[in-house]
Amino acid sequence: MLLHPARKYPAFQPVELPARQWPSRRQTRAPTWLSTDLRDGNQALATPMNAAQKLRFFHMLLACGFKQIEVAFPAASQTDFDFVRTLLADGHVPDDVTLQVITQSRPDLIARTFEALHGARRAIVHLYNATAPAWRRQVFATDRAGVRALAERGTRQIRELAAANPGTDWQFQYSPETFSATEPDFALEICDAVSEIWQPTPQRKMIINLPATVELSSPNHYADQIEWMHGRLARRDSIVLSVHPHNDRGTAVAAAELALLAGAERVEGCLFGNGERTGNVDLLTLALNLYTQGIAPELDFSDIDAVRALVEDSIGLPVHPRHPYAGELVYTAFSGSHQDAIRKGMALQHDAEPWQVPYLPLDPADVGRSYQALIRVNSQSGKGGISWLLEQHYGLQLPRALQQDFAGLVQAETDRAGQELAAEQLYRLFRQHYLSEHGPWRYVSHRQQQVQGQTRLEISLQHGAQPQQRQGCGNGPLDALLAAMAVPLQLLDYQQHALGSGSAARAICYLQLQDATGKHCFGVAEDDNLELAALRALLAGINAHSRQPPAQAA
Ligand SMILES: CC(=O)SCCNC(=O)CCNC(=O)[C@H](O)C(C)(C)COP(=O)(O)OP(=O)(O)OC[C@H]1O[C@@H](n2cnc3c(N)ncnc32)[C@H](O)[C@@H]1OP(=O)(O)O
Ligand SMILES: CC(C)C(=O)C(=O)O
Repeated sequence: MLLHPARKYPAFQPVELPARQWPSRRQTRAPTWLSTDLRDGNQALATPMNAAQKLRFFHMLLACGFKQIEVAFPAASQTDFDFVRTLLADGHVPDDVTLQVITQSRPDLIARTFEALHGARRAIVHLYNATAPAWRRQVFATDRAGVRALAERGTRQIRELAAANPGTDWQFQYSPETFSATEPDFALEICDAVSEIWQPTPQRKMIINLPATVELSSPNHYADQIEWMHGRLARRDSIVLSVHPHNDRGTAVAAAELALLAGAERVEGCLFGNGERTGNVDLLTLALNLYTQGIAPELDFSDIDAVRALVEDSIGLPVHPRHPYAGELVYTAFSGSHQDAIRKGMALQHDAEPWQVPYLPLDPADVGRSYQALIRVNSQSGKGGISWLLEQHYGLQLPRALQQDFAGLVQAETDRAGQELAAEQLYRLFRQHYLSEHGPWRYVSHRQQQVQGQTRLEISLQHGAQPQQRQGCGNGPLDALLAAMAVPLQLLDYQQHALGSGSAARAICYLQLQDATGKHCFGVAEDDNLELAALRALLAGINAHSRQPPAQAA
């Protein structure tokens, strides 16, 4: 790379707009959306979609609620031409949906475009030509007047063909391609020139679409360009002002959002930002950005994973796992403090409004994502996340001290393994350490009776391979068992809850014990019978204590 890149890459020259209004405006409603997945998105693919893929994609776009869809460059290929014919001839286009097609300003291409649209109830014909100096000079080898004449010729031809085909309700769209690299006065001149020919009215508006064909500046400068045009375009009340941002600098979404504040009413883009080079603006992100501001986006992504799967399959490209709203990992926390906050937030949220779960700008359920993947555990995780997984997947509600103890074990295990632990691995680890009666003592049977206000317990046990009988008295069965086992352990905490419900419900008990040196150990047991669960949990705790290394002599 160059040490001093200024000569090779001169800075973008912003338009002068000292009285700009957009910074203090707020978006209050959804723009008109135009999906160009089947045109700009498709033209960027190594293997463009075939007819069946395009049709499946088209129906997915309808299901999402798109009302304007750019379906093809019909003059470019037989596949695209035939696709438009299929949509029209086989009745795939609902009454409230308008097809858009694109063409260069070349007579043969325009004529073929109208052939493709024959019989359409309504259609948008999109004419484009590049207008920026580098394109004028290099692509067209002409000057401003030459490029303006090219646009005017195309517009006139489209006007004539539209007049000759009155059965269709035609809307005309003009894009000064490379708008954002074009001198503002020339962009204005050429847009006014085409609208002068088309003669739109407030009742029959035309669309002026101002693309950032290549994203060249920060979004505020694009917004200035849009507001500059918005305030100066002739016949403004007869024009739908549209934007078409690309993502070369990675700020297409911001550019579109600011452009809407600056006067644009319509946005062209693709789902998940597919499109030339770094892509078109991502319509899904834009829509859900509105949604999370309480604005109905008029697009429906209730099953975002189905949309993602279809797009990935159609374009042969994966959606990034961290893609806003849709990526596999975007509703997942690995780190302890995030997990803790999410778990607490979820516990308080229930059906309450507004949505306030920390770290989650969107309720995953609104886009069809489950709460199961909210938390995943690795060496960055803490007790909150670990307990959440055990609760969500296995119904365990660990007491706080046990959460802390188990988190230490998990930490050691994730550090050792160097990878994530799935819920079932956590559960296995939990059972191994707290639930199993690994250790010398195993419960066999017991009897108990009340004698003078005390519980008297007779218990049959296995100690290794040896049957053993013990007896003890105490304030309750646990106290009696501790006496029977003659161990120097004190019961610090006892908690229980049901697992499952109805006749299949089982009880689970969690015990925390402390020995004479102050060391803690835990025992957990599950049983159909609550009292048995408690006794077996105590034996599990005694076994756990016997597995601990002896305390160091002082
Ligand atoms: C920014 C955008 O996304 S715009 C959309 C771009 N999409 C596509 O290009 C996909 C479909 N395109 C195609 O299939 C082909 O390019 C076709 C069928 C349209 C044209 O193909 P061809 O004529 O064989 O070749 P090619 O694309 O190289 O044409 C370039 C010619 O078109 C001219 N041209 C480019 N854009 C325009 C335009 N908007 N209006 C008029 N002429 C144009 C060029 O100046 C060049 O002319 P020249 O041959 O006299 O130098
Ligand atoms: C033709 C226009 C709208 C385009 O696709 C672009 O500039 O990227």
